[in-house]
Amino acid sequence: MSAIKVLSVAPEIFPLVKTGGLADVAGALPRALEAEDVHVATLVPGYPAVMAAIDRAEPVLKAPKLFGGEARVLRAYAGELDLFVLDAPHLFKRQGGPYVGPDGRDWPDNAQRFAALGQTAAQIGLGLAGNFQPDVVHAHDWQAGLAAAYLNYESRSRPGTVITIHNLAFQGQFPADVFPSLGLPPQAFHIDGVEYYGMVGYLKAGLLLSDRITTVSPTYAMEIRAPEAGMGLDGLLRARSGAITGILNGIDVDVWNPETDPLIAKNYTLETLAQRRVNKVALQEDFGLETDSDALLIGVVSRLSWQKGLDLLLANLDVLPRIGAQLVLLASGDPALEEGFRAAAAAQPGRVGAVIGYNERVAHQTQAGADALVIPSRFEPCGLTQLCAMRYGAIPIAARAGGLADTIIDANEMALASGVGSGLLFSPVTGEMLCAALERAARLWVQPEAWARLIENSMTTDVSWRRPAAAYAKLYRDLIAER
Ligand SMILES: Nc1ncnc2c1ncn2[C@@H]1O[C@H](COP(=O)(O)OP(=O)(O)O[C@H]2O[C@H](CO)[C@@H](O)[C@H](O)[C@H]2O)[C@@H](O)[C@H]1O
Repeated sequence: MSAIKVLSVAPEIFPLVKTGGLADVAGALPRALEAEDVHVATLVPGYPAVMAAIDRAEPVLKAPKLFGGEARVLRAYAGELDLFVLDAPHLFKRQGGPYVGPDGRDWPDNAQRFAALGQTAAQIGLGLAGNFQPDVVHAHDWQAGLAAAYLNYESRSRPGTVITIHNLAFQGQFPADVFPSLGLPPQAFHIDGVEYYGMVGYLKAGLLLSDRITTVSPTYAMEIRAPEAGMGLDGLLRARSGAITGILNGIDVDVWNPETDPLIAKNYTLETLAQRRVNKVALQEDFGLETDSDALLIGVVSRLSWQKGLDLLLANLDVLPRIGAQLVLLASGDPALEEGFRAAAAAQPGRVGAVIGYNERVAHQTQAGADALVIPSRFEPCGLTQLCAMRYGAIPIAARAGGLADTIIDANEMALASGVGSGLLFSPVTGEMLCAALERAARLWVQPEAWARLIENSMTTDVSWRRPAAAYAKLYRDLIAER
């Protein structure tokens, strides 16, 4: 088998820029693919954080007029990351988030910013940037969706194209008057092209025009073909069923390793599990909770959005005293939920603690110190926090949705009897069922042998990128062989 080259196209990448799980995937998958003889270079926008982190940067392509300004593409490195950086100051050199400004609203020129990303990806795909000729261009989410469109309307021979859906809820739809500026041929504004209900749909274009579609779990790959989870794109996805594969995410097991993690109070392994207690106490102290070792300490590490279902938890916090549990929540997002959890911490001091914000250290400490991690998502393409939790011995209590259902074995009576449970799943996703799951967890918590078994099963589950990387490598090879 010969080595293959892939251009990954990502709007964020860990550890340089991250708003969510896509960044983790874009950051970790390339290294895992090296073991499969697949070399990945990743095209990312030249946000200030990216420009500050790169070294050995060499210009490989110039674009004097890229959506209203001068741009260039740099081949650069940041630690282990092999990058193409789209250095377009008029589009990306600004304070604020990758997609939203400091006022929390979408950047008004997102259509141009991410068309520039897609167009640049296509040029690199055609071999126009130095000596890197990818066999496959692999786009992530709507922000990279137009890459496949630019390549599709190209007369030169092109590489294979793959798009991965991390979250179908974000689709990148823009008014039709954006279309003339995109530089696509007129026939592209068509239902068989980038047009979507009279608008330009970046994700729609990617889903329709890529050779292959992947999403981040087999269950989500099924769910999105039905109206309930299809977000309006289920018809298109049904039509493209044969092109869809679900490949579970992994996590970077070097970054997430309780044995060596420098961000936690005390390192431990399954063999030295008693040491984990030190992390529980540290976490309780961090969040101003009573340092009660008998309490079931439940953690949350999440964005606060409707998807994540944490409003259901907020509405049912009276379950905690009933089951002798405490809660630590590290989260940010929806202002009303932020305020709600702040108020809950004030109302139940010593039992509920909330850190509103984004904090790597506290995320690691929560995984290391909490006894359980609750994830009541209404939908979840894969989910990464349950994988981290399992690696750290925090038992996931999660909605039976998407990748949560694929990665957690529910500790029901039969599973307990055969010793295979690794967490708790509940459905439907309602406050009542969430409470029932928390009560079930509390009943297991007071059975030390059963709980220890759950921890052992969780911590020995393979949550690494090894198997997912092999699946991506096979997908790339199959695609190349077919073309
Ligand atoms: N307040 C906070 N402080 C510190 N860290 C925080 C944090 N809030 C979240 N995180 C971290 O951000 C990441 C979130 O990843 P998820 O997979 O859970 O969700 P997300 O919905 O962003 O990703 C989407 O893409 C990913 C990747 O494919 C899918 O797994 C997922 O289902 C899909 O919704 C995790 O690494 C988590 O630890």
